[in-house]
Amino acid sequence: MTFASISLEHKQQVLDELRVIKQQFAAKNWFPGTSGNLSMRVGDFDPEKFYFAITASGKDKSLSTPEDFLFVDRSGLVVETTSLKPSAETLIHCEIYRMTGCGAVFHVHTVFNNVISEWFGDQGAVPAQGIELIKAFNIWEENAPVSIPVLPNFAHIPSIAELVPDVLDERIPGILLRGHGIYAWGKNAFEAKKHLEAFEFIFEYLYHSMLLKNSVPPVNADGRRS
Ligand SMILES: CSCCC(=O)C(=O)COP(=O)(O)O
Ligand SMILES: [Zn+2]
Repeated sequence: MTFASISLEHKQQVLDELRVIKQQFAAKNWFPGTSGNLSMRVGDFDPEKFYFAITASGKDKSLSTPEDFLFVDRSGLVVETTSLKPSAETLIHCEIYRMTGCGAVFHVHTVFNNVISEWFGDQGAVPAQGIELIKAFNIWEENAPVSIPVLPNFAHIPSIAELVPDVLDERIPGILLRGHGIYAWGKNAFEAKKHLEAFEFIFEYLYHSMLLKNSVPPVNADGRRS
């Protein structure tokens, strides 16, 4: 499969889907200060040869313009004639596609994912258990414990990308970058969005529950708080 052999109609459908998701995430304020990037694969997956659409680097992602996305190959090289630059973090997307064969990868910076990644950064993973949204990862076992990997946030993106295979857990469709943000993926855009929303719910839950634990005295045997 070459990039040219993928139908224009399919490419346009992917761009339309990405555009809607970008607007939905922008409405949640998930792209502060031009942060974040979104991508979706076009055509079939072959670890040696695949293509995806990705957000252009440094744009205000709350706006919708004709210059928001471009297409790259498995190495992050641009495969169309354009003056746009792909996301500075394209190589992380490439590695996630290569390792998982997924169909979409979404990355956002939020206060909750940043605080939680920092809090658990030294441990290398965020533990979570007893939160219903864990089922969004298709984990249905009762009270299942999960562990969301946290990678260091090197300025040199290839150094982050090369660590991705070491921390991938096939049950957990996401990786945090410490003090930076989350990457979540899925077999298609619907699933990647579902996973991203579940991660963000979990981070917000953990943030509030840790604060509450430290600020409210525990309940005594007589049911009162001392
Ligand atoms: C302004 S945030 C720093 C870059 C970043 O982390 C990000 O997600 C956005 O980079 P891009 O090149 O995709 O615009
Ligand atoms: Zn980022």
